Amino acid sequence: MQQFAFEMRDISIRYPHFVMENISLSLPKGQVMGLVGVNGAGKSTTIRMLMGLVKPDAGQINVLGYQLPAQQVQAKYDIGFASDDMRLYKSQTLQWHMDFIRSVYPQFDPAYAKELLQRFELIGEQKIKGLSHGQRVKACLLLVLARRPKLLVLDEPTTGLDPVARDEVISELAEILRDDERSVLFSSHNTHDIEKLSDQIAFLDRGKLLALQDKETYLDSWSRFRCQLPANANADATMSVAGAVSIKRHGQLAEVITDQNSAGFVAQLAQAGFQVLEQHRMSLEEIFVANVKRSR
Ligand SMILES: Nc1ncnc2c1ncn2[C@@H]1O[C@H](COP(=O)(O)OP(=O)(O)OP(=O)(O)O)[C@@H](O)[C@H]1O
Repeated sequence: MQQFAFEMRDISIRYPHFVMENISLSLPKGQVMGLVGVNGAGKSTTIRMLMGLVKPDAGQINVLGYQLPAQQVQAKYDIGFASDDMRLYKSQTLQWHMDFIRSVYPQFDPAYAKELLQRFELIGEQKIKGLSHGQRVKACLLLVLARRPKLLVLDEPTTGLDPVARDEVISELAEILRDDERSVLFSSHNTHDIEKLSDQIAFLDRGKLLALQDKETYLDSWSRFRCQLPANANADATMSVAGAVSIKRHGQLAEVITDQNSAGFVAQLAQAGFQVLEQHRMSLEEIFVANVKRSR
């Protein structure tokens, strides 16, 4: 049986000012992958290749057991894709859209659509042009989710939402994803959303995959230490500790970040004369910044 919802192997794509080379990325079935990266990192390009909208120059893509681009049409029946540029017919109601999608996708689940209508506090009879931006995002998600796709791909689903609407959408998504065994690929600049929803983290920067790991292992591997330096530490000396991503010195104190958090790293600190005063777990946002700074 197919073990992955999708598998991209040794993918390369070249644009005049952007290159992605030998990227391999796969999502085990039933898991949620958060795709993180700054503007222009390659998130949408990755998603477009996966949706068969862009053809890579090299490599293989398999989605739900279908080879792309050859079996793209079959694959699309089982993929639900939502992005912030998804268009709905403004003069039609949400119910009209639900009926339309139902006529195209036999697996559309009207009972589930009704449930989502209530959860998202939407009104089927309302015309799209009368919806707020947040309601429109929820309407798009409803239309995609009610098809019960085997793979859900969300490209920046919360872009442009105010913090309250974003929290509502993410909380509902978290509930829905917990209820259901679904494979989801979800891109966002918002690390809080990714941290809340994802099982796996894929970190892209300038077309390179900096990390691909399950979220807990990834978060556990990073740590920030506040340390006291020895009284005789030379103010100008460059400091280095094996496994440190960055060391910032403030007088006799230093802030050390590592991506190799372990007893071994603490021993390395002690050996270098750093006395650990505090150790902090880092948020995905802090890791994101530290990781991007290191790769520059
Ligand atoms: N059709 C294209 N022709 C030329 N360059 C392109 C094309 N599509 C994307 N690019 C380039 O590829 C790079 C990655 O773009 P992509 O849209 O994948 O980034 P992203 O991570 O989704 O960024 P953002 O967060 O801003 O949406 C950018 O430098 C972009 O200019």
